[in-house]
Parts: sequence; structure tokens; C-alpha cells
Amino acid sequence: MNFNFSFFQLVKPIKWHLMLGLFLSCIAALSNFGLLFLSGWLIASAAIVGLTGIIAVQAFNIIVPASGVRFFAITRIVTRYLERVITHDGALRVISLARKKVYECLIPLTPAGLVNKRGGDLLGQFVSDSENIANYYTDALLPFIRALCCGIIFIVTFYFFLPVAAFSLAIAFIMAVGLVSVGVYGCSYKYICHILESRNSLQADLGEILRHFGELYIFKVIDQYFKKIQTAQKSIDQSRLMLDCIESVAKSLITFIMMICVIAVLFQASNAHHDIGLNAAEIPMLVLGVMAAFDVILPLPQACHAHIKARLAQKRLQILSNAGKKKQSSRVINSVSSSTCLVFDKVQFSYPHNPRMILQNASLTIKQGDKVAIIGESGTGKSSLINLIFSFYPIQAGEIKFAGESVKNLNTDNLSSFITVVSQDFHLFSGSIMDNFRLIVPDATENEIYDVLKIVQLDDFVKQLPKNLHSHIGNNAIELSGGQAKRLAIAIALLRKTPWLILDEPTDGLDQQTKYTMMQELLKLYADKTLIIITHETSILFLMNLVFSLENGCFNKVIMDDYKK
Ligand SMILES: Nc1ncnc2c1ncn2[C@@H]1O[C@H](COP(=O)(O)OP(=O)(O)OP(=O)(O)O)[C@@H](O)[C@H]1O
Repeated sequence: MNFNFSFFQLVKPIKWHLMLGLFLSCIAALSNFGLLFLSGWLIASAAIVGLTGIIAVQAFNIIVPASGVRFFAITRIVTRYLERVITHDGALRVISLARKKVYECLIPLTPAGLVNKRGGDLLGQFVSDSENIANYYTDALLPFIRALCCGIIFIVTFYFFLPVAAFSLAIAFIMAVGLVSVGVYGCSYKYICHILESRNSLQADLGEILRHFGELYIFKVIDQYFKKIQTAQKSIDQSRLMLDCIESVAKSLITFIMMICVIAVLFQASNAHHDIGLNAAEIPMLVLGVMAAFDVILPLPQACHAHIKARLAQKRLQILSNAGKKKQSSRVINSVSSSTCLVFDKVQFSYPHNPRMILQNASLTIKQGDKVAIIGESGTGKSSLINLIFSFYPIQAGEIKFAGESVKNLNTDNLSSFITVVSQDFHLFSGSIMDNFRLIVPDATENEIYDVLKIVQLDDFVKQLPKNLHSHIGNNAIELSGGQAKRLAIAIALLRKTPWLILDEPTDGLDQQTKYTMMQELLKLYADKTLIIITHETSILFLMNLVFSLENGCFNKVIMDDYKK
């Protein structure tokens, strides 16, 4: 997959829609110019004719220019309305394309590429970077292209009436655009960088505070955190203030350049009136024309900021996606049979940035139908095995194979249709019990759900709830106990009906009776399938037919007699 965040590549599917918005925006700007330009001429002509005498008044044809003024006025209203509709619709389409692209970029990074990222940081990046890329169209590209296209037409129009005035307008435009692109760009860059980075980390801090408010409060460190947030917010506000100042100064300077241009054109037009007989009515027309022409230049400082934001967003996403780019493998397996095995063959593994070897020449074979327990001291690397089976992290030596294929060559989606995992840090979504089941298995029936709930000993509990399966479990399953949440996660996994199931600490937080009954039910359900549990719970080991202990990076087969009931 190519993670190129080029804006133009991104918007290819809607390029004609965006072009239409651009065209309408130019027509609206030209109509505005035409309206003021022609109005200037009409008002001045009417005044001059009025002063000249009754015959001139009668000879003056006001109908055509008045119709022109009305035409431009109506065109301006209609095109501005259509422009708003089309460009904002375009911006929404761009944002959905940008979000999809950012999402596509983040997914292959999970989890290895994101271990050093905080959730809030990522969310901030997902929201703000995709929005900044999407806003590039309305806030940066459109104003610049409109200024360029309309600017050329304005200068040509001026040239038609008075070449020297066209020259003055062109110089004024170049100065104003130069000021924006060099001055505003140069001065604003560091403040925008600072805002984007600080805002993301501020969001991440806020998210952490909200999630762990209770602990922080008990440990009496909440004030410390608040101070940190206040300091970060203050520095963001300062940068925002600086950006506002830069924008205001730039707009004032553009207005100043416009006024100089107005005076120059007034002077040149007056001279031309005396020297070459330029129509007197054309003097105010050209002056008003300069003012109208600058309407397309005034939004440029803001457009420049939008351009910087989009560039930074593009750069950050590119860095993120390059950091953990993982080739999506294409090999698939079609089915498993009684001879299917999961093999760890002399595997060596350590996490990136962590020199400690987790596995050292570790070998293990688990056959289809085995009921395996993996035990070992805390921190020996039991949970890490899941990361390796799904190739979330690369191994340094050896090979891990499933159904004869090296897992690094297997497509992760394909592998997960044969192996389901309930990890230690499983997640339940905010919503009802039913929502959580249907998210994983959309067509799950109530009967099927109750069947798996029975296996994990949760059916009675759910039946007692006021809304049964439709009861809400709260954010992070806060309305369930730790043991209930774990069992619910296992029940959801069971509904996937995959031939291999790996459960990390399935009996955590359960009383002896529930532990035992649930394990027996699980083993009954998985009689012909493969069940692997990672556990510290020795009281259930006698139920399994193979127990391996992970010690010093190697698997050792445990003699079951030690664990007989
Ligand atoms: N993403 C990671 N990056 C770097 N090191 C990691 C990462 N995940 C785990 N580790 C390290 O790998 C080691 C093994 O962790 P793992 O969670 O696999 O142990 P475990 O045997 O499952 O422990 P427990 O029984 O306490 O759950 C730990 O020392 C941990 O610090």
C-alpha cells in the first residue's frame, strides 16, 4: 500500500467536483469585481451627464450599464451561494477521503508502530491532521488559485482601459502576494508547528487525567497535572496570539499596498484624462476596480496558515506511516485439518528498543485439538507470544509456522479467521452487551449469544439485568466487574467459532468454582478444537493435556503429575 499523502492524489476521485467549486469561486470573485467596476463607471457617468445638460441626459443610455450592474449583482449572489454549497460539500468529501487514508495508514502500524504513541496523541493526529489536509482545499488552494486566475483577468481588464494602471495593479499584486508568501509563511511556521504538537500532547494529557482522575486524586498529584495543562494551554494561546498578530499585520499591509495602488491609479487615470482623453467616468471605475481586485488578495494570509497546517499534517502522517510500514502479506490458508500445527522453531525475539531477549532458541509445537497451558513467571514473555503469532513484531531468528506457512507470510485477516485471541488487555466497547457481540459477529442471534454466555457462566447474570442483552456496560465496561468483563470478552470470542482459541489469563478475578466450571465448559466446547491458555492459575492445569513453562526464553514441557488435582 502506498501511503503517500499528496493532496492531489487523495482528491483524484472528486477532482471535477473540486474544479467546479474553484470555477464558481472565480466567477463569484469576477462578478464582485464587475459589479464595483461597472457601478463606478455608471455612477460617475450619470453624474457627469447630469452636469452636462438635459440633451446629454436624454442621450445617455442608462439601461445597458444598469442591466450589467444588475447582472453582476445577481451573478454574484447566485455564484456565491453555489460556491459555498459546492466547496463545502467538496471539503466534506475531502475530509472523508483524508480520514480513510489516515486510518489506512494507522491500521498496519498496530500495535508495534504505535507503542510509543499515546491514545490522545493519536486521536489528535487522526482528527486534526486529516482535517488540516481536508481544509487545504477550501482554505488554501481555493484562495490562491482564485487570486492567481482572477488577478490575471483584472490586470488584463485594466490594461484594456489604461496600460499604466494595469502595471501599477500588477506591481501591487506581486508585492502583496510576495509579502504573504515570504513574510507570513516565514513568521508563522514555527508557531503553527508549536500549536499542532502542543495541542496533541495536551489532548493526550487531558485524556489521561479524565481516565485516571480517581487515582491521581488519591495520590494527590492532580494539581501538578492541572498546572502542566495550564502551562501547555498558555503557551498554545501565546502562539495563537502571535499568529493572529501576524495575520492582522499582513492584512493591514495588504490594505496599505492597496491604498497606495488606489492613489497611484487615481493619479495615473487623472493624468491620462488630461493627456490622452481618458473618459472621466473611467477614473472612479478604475479606482473602485483596484479595491474590488484586492478582495481576492485579502484572504491570502489566512490561506498561507492553512497551507502550512496542511503541509505539516502531511509530513507528520508520512513520518508516522513510514516509521512502522509493514508489508501486508498475501499468503492465505483455506482450512485447517487434524494435522494443522502451530510451530515455534528456534525462535529468538526481543522487542525493538528493549535489548532483553524474550525468546532464545524457543521451540514448541501445538497440534490441532491440543489443550495447552503456558505458564511462567510474570514478565517472562507469555503474552508476547500472541504478538509473535500475528507478526505484530518481527522475530530475530527462527521461524513461527501455522498450517505449514510461516506466519510472517500469512495475511493477518486470514490468520485471524482461524485463531481468535482474548488478550490480557482486551477491550469492550461502550454500548450494550448485544452491541459488543454484534460488532464482532453481526448476525449473532439471541440464542447463540445465550449459549456462549452459559459457557462462561454469565447467562444468569445477564438474564437478571433489567434490559438483559440490551443492558449497557458503560465506558470500558465500567458497569461490569473485572471477572465479568473478561468472561464477556471470552464469550464474544467463542461466538467467532474459530478452530483455535488463545486465552490470556482467562480465569483472572474468578472464584474457584466459576473458574473450574467455566474451564470445563470451554473444554467441552473445544473438544475437537485447539485451546491455548496463558495462565498463572495452577489449579486448572490438570484439565489441560499439555503444559509448557516459559523460562529463560525457552519452553519446557511440564510433567503433569505435579499439577494433578
Ligand atoms: N511492546 C513492548 N515493547 C517493549 N517491551 C515490551 C513490550 N511488551 C512487553 N514488553 C516486555 O516484554 C516482557 C514480557 O512481557 P509479557 O507481557 O509478554 O510478559 P508475561 O509473561 O505475559 O507477563 P505477565 O504474566 O505478568 O502477564 C516484559 O518485560 C515487558 O516489559
